Amino acid sequence: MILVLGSNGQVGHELKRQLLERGYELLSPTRDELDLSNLDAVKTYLQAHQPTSMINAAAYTQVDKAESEPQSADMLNHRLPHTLAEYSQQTGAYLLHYSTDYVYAGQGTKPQDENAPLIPQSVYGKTKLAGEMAIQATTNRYSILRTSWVYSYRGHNFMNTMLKLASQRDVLTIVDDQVGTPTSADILATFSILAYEERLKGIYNLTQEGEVSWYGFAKAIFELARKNKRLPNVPKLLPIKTCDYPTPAIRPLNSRLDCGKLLKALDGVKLSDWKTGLSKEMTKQQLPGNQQGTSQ
Ligand SMILES: NC(=O)C1=CN([C@@H]2O[C@H](COP(=O)(O)OP(=O)(O)OC[C@H]3O[C@@H](n4cnc5c(N)ncnc54)[C@H](OP(=O)(O)O)[C@@H]3O)[C@@H](O)[C@H]2O)C=CC1
Ligand SMILES: Cc1cn([C@H]2C[C@H](O)[C@@H](COP(=O)(O)OP(=O)(O)O[C@H]3O[C@@H](C)C(=O)[C@@H](O)[C@H]3O)O2)c(=O)[nH]c1=O
Ligand SMILES: [Mg+2]
Repeated sequence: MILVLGSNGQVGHELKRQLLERGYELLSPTRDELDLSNLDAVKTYLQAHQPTSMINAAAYTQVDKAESEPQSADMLNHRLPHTLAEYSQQTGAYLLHYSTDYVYAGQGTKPQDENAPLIPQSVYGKTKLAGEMAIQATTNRYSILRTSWVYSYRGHNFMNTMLKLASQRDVLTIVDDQVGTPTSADILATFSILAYEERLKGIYNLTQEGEVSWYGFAKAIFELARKNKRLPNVPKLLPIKTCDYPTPAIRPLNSRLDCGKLLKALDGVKLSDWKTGLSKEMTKQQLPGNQQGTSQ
C-alpha cells in the first residue's frame, strides 16, 4: 500500500490519478483526515495504516509567505519528511520525496548537477534543504527528486497567475533574468512513478528539457492563449530585471538543473521540452469544469 501525501496539490493530484490508472492501491488522506503539521497525528496514522511505501508531495510552497512564517514552512518542509524518514528507517518502507531548484546557490549560467553548491537564499529553500538532509541522515530507503517551476492546469502556479492577471491588467512586467525550466505536474508525476518503480536511491534532478526566463515563459503562455483564442484580452509584456520586482524572498537567477543522472538511472527515457508540457496544460485549461488558481 502506497501512502501519497499532498494529493490535492499540483503534483499529488497527478500522482494519485496516474497511480490509480496503473492499478496501485493508495492511501491519500485529505487535509481534513490528516493535518500534516501535527506530527503526532502523522505518527499515529503511519502506525495504524503501515504503508509499505510513501510518496510525499505535501509541502509549504508559498515562497514569499514563508519568509514571515518560517515555523510553518519548517514543519511541512523539514519536520514532516524527517518523521516519514524515521518511519522508513523503522519499517523499511520506501520514501519518495520532492525538493526544489531553490536549494541551489543558483550562480552562473550552467545547468547545476546534484553536486553543485547548496546555498538556499530563501526560507522556503532553506527548509526544503533541511528536509533533504533530515531524510539522508535518517534512512537509506529514499529518493529525493529536485524539480523546478512546477505548474498545472489546476492549482497555484505561474501559468494560472498569468491567465488571471490578463483579465485585470493591460501591461505585465515580468522578470527576464531568472532562468529555469517549467515542469508540468503531469509529466513530473509520470517520471516520478518510473523512479518509484525502480526504487531509485539518492538525490536526482528532474525537470523537463530546455530553459527560459519567467518573461519567456509568460510570453509562451500568452502566445498559446492567443492561438487558442483562450483570452479576450492578451496583455502587453515588459521584460524587467529582478531588482525591479522586489519580493520578500530572494529567488535564484540560475535555476537550470542538469538531469543527466536521472536519465542514466532510468536507462533510455527521454524528458520532453517544457513547451510540450505547456501546450498540454493550456489545452486542459479549456476543458469545462477545470478551475483556475492563482499564485500567492
Ligand atoms: N510548485 C513548484 O513550483 C515546485 C514544487 N516543488 C516541490 O514539489 C512538491 C509538490 O509541490 P506542489 O504540488 O506544487 O505543491 P502544492 O502547493 O500544489 O501542494 C501541496 C500540498 O500539500 C498540502 N498541505 C500543505 N500543508 C498541509 C497540512 N498542514 N496538512 C495537510 N496537507 C497539507 C496541501 O493541501 P491543500 O491542498 O489542502 O492546501 C497540498 O495538497 C513539494 O515538495 C514542493 O516543494 C519543487 C519545485 C517547484
Ligand atoms: C506575478 C509576477 C511574478 N513575477 C516574478 C516573481 C518571481 O521572480 C517569478 C515567479 O513568480 P512566482 O511567485 O509564481 O514563482 P515562485 O513561487 O517563486 O515559484 C517557485 O515555487 C517554488 C514552490 C519552487 O520550488 C520553485 O521551483 C518555483 O516554481 O516571476 C514577475 O516578474 N511579474 C509578475 O507579474
Ligand atoms: Mg509563488
